[in-house]
Amino acid sequence: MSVSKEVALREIADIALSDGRTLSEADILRAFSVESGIIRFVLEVGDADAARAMAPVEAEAKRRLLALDGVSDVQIVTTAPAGKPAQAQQAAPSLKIGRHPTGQSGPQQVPGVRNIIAIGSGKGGVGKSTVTSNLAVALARAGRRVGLLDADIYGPSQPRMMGVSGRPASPDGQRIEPLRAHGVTVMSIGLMLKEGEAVVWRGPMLMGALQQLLQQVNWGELDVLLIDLPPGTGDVQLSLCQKAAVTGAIIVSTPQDVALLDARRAIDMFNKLKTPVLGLVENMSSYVCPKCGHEAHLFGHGGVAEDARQLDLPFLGEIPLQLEVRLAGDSGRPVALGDGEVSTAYARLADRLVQGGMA
Ligand SMILES: Nc1ncnc2c1ncn2[C@@H]1O[C@H](COP(=O)(O)OP(=O)(O)OP(=O)(O)O)[C@@H](O)[C@H]1O
Repeated sequence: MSVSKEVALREIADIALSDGRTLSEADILRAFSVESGIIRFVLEVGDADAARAMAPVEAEAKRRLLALDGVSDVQIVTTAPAGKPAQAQQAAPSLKIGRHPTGQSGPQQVPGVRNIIAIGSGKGGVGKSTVTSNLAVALARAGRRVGLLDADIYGPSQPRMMGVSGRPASPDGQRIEPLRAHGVTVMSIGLMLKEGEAVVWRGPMLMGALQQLLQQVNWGELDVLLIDLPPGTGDVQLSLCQKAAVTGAIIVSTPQDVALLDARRAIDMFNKLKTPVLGLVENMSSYVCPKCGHEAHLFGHGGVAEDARQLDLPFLGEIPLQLEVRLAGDSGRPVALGDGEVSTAYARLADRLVQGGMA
């Protein structure tokens, strides 16, 4: 049986470094993964000398981990900041965004931002980005000062959904000016990449990019910053919850069994990261035929509410499946800007967050 990530992490947490701190205290462990008995991770240190001094730590970590049942190999890469090609695992892309993270002791506030809400999903394509853009617009319509950060590194869709384009300005080469659309302050990793460019960064680079998007963007005074996460339970989620003072997470799912199963994994991950799950949203809940008015439940109905009940989490609401939702998203004008049934559903969702003091 393969060893779990938690057990493996616990095993090496107290290894002593040359400066007297333990491995867990030093916060240099990145991109830890366990797959088919192979453990891989990155140790990120300040410079080449520090990297050399890690040799005994690497050896001790290997020794302890290989002694665990089910571990067949341990692969450790020690990196120092970019600019030292012999040690760097990946060269920093030629972007203002995308660098190794700077040292930080624990979760940090984003100056001027009162609440940070991460929007996640277990499965891709369940409408997480659509829900995020519409919720942002609904909150702005309710008079809140709202920011939207598209951290969906593998498929940033907020520029299209919010109708923004063009590279954000950085007059001083340090701070980045976000864009504005529909009353929302918007920033997307997609706006910093060249068209068609794929992101191939792993743990430390992702963490660095996320840190920059949170700390180097001039967000201004915000009641709430919504963060559109990639689907699943990967490095971005982990980095975000470790590095930013996240108020809580909202999980989007369709009522389908497979999506719910994955949603439960996402909830479990946030629980492990000690990020409160603020509630669940059921998207693509019901479909009303615009011609005959017949209501159908293409992906089932009520599954998310039932899951929320079983997990003792708030059920925040359901959003119907409607063609106009997709058309509005594709046109850069979220449906919540209008007055229909879906817009009302988003206004209710926004109201719950405002009443709950979360936005
Ligand atoms: N309630 C809805 N009614 C109709 N279409 C919807 C609805 N919600 C989302 N969609 C459409 O479904 C598609 C997937 O939505 P979206 O990109 O928001 O999903 P996602 O979960 O963010 O996906 P991923 O992160 O995997 O890229 C989009 O074309 C979107 O317009």
